[in-house]
Amino acid sequence: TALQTREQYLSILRSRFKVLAQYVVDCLTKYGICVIDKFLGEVTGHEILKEVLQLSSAGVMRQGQLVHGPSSSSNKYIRGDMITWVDGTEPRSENIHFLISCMDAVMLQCADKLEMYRINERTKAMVACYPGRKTRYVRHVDNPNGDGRCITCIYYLNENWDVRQHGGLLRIYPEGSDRVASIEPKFDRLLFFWSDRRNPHEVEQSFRERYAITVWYYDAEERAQALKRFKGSTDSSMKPHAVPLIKEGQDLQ
Ligand SMILES: O=C(O)CCC(=O)Nc1cc2ccccc2cn1
Ligand SMILES: [Mn+2]
Repeated sequence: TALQTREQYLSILRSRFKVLAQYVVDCLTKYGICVIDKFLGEVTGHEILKEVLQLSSAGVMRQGQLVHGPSSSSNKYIRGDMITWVDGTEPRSENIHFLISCMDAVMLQCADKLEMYRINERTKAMVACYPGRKTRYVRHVDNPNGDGRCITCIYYLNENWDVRQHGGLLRIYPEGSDRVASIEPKFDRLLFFWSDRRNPHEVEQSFRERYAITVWYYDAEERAQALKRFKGSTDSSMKPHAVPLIKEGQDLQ
């Protein structure tokens, strides 16, 4: 029956995530960066893209908040992405929820192998679109001041992306190395990298709409320390939601 097929599909996915997790741990430990291609396959990838395009056409994507300079006049160009935060329980976002549960499934398998971290929570998912027109994201570090986020996880949704025509290359400059990682925002590609100062990165100008879904995983200890430091502060950027990872069987059914 269809249910048995789905069961088989999910059990194959689970055993694959176990193998993937070891690869993610090895790559992160060695390079601080890990790329997985064909993460969920064409069909699921397209279902997720459809839901993202619906979000985009529903007009819920907002200009990513600009980091103002000392005065709004010096509001130098920082980023051109349009974003919206989802937790996957919104209507017509079952496939985005499935993606997040698969990211969590891989992370849960990695969590006990990345001994320097205890990963028990993450942010909601940020759906981002670079609308083309030369929009980009200047060089930055995701978590420069120990806010708790230890791993950045990005899923790209761009079919037939050609960097020469469309730009939008992600460049990561691993700290202490003269090598630069150039990552194309390819369809059904999953990327992990340390969120802290080890991985300054930038998105080069995009000439075509460029979609991605990002989740940041928290290290429990660093997060607890950060919350103590920022206790009671009004700094909303410090209060990005922290939600528990989707445990296996909770969604991968
Ligand atoms: O799309 C990519 O290849 C990466 C883009 C990227 O770095 N996005 C990003 C987006 C962010 C949004 C809010 C706060 C920090 C943020 C840091 N980075
Ligand atoms: Mn970033």
